[in-house]
Amino acid sequence: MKKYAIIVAGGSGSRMRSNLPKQFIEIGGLPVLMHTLNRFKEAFADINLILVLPESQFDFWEELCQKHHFTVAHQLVKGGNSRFQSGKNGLAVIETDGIVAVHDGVRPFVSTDIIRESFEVAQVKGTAVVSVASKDSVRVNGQAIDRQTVRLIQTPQTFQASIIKKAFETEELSTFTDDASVVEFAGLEINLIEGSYENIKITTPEDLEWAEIILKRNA
Ligand SMILES: Nc1ccn([C@@H]2O[C@H](COP(=O)(O)OP(=O)(O)OP(=O)(O)O)[C@@H](O)[C@H]2O)c(=O)n1
Ligand SMILES: C[C@](O)(CO)[C@H](O)COP(=O)(O)O
Repeated sequence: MKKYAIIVAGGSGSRMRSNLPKQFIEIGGLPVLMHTLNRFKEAFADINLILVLPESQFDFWEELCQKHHFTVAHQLVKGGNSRFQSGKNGLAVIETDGIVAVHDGVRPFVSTDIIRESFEVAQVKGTAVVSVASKDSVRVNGQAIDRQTVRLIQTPQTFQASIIKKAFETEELSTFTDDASVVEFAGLEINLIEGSYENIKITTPEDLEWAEIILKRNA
């Protein structure tokens, strides 16, 4: 089985309000993106890594790789105007069949166990999407709902290649917030697997402080 991970890092990171794009900010002395790529390489030595970045950042990324002596092999693909378009660009370079994980470049603390489980479940069931329970109470439009019914969705979101490639042939909809929503729209069942509260998405400035804490805890 051929294994792919599309690491999407083509966004603008507006909520981080940082001049340096958030995927390049160092945690523990290493850019966020390198931590993320390392996790997938540790999970599977033979994985094919596809990194989606804005084309304008390609040269800077190459400089960073040299500076940090980062030698994990990966294919660079240019990002799109939305997460959907970035994912689609990544999928376009996958020609053969296999299993494809799509993962946010800014979730550097995904565990190798979770990555491996997502591939195993996707191989058997077609889809595997990482999620956690809500620790907080939840209201929708002001109305309290049973939080047992709520799952907070993370990445990786992992699929048989044929399933996700076909699903992404659709026109983009505003309801596509992640890859699971695209695949579900194509009529497939989404299998949720257990994620981790450590698998944070670095989105706003305080997430960088949490990131340093998580890194130290795992050292
Ligand atoms: N056009 C886009 C938009 C988002 N992403 C990626 O999707 C992941 C999750 O998105 P988010 O954290 O929201 O990143 P941004 O869209 O960059 O952030 P913001 O919404 O704050 O601008 C990120 O790794 C981001 O780079 C992408 O590859 N291409
Ligand atoms: C894919 C995702 O990380 C799952 O939680 C999330 O939907 C990304 O959303 P964002 O608005 O691009 O941060």
